[in-house]
Amino acid sequence: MAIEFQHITKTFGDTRALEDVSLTFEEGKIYGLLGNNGAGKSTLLNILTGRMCQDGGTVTVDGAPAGSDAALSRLFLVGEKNLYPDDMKVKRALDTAELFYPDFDRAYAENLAKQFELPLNKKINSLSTGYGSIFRIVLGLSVNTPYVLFDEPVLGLDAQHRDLFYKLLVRKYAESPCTMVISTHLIAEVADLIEHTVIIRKGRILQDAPTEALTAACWAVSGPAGLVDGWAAGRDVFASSVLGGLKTVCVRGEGTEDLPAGLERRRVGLQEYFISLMEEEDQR
Ligand SMILES: Nc1ncnc2c1ncn2[C@@H]1O[C@H](COP(=O)(O)OP(=O)(O)OP(=O)(O)O)[C@@H](O)[C@H]1O
Repeated sequence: MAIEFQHITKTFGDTRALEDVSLTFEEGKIYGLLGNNGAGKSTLLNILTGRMCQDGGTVTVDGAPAGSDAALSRLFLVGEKNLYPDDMKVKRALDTAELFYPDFDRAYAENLAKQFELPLNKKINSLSTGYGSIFRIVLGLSVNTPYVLFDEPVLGLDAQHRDLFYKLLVRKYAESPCTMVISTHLIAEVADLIEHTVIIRKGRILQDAPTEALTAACWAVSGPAGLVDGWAAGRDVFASSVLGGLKTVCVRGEGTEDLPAGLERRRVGLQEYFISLMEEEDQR
């Protein structure tokens, strides 16, 4: 059981939004879908939910073609945009979700609304940007479909509400495991949540691996520039920066345990890894 993209291509005029994308979202994992602006993340999720058609390739949800009733009933997209009618109230949207999703947990949704102080009697189109996101998050956490996809879920949320969302997401996942895909630019905030990372760049998949494996052998080594340069010569350096007289290089591989005196090392976090990878690709 899985979501499977096979050789997906999508073009808008001269823009190749997706190019030969093959990818699997397996059951029971939290995925991070990471990429810069315009990388193709939303296009991928919109094709999966049948909101857009691909030019080539196939997408299936537990074997059912994307966009079919069988596929749609198994997933929920917490998108960037509100697709509900302008004058619909939050409460009415919960009624609608209850009709369409048999496992929708109304009591849990109302409990979440209370925790976020989301007013049930307000019209959806009158919610602030942050509360619009909260409304969609409440739905996403309550639908209980096997796959829930979050596209920029914390858009406009303050730090306290973002923290609450991450805690609720982890609790939800622990209580009733499903597959969650989080597409976000706030990489540092989700780094500890996501078990598997997919990095997309200019419509192509650049990395698709367990998060731990991506950064496990990556270290940042810092010290006086001359000393760092001497040590780094011949190693797999994928990023470097200089601040004052202090140079830092990010390296892949072993050999950082016994550094010469004057050099220090620290683990590279997922966000630093992502930025360095993008810079490395830019220079190609
Ligand atoms: N409806 C559309 N018409 C024309 N071009 C589009 C359309 N949708 C997406 N694109 C283009 O396809 C590319 C991928 O866009 P997409 O929205 O999938 O990126 P993204 O990774 O979600 O970006 P962001 O992080 O900025 O939301 C971009 O170049 C974008 O301009």
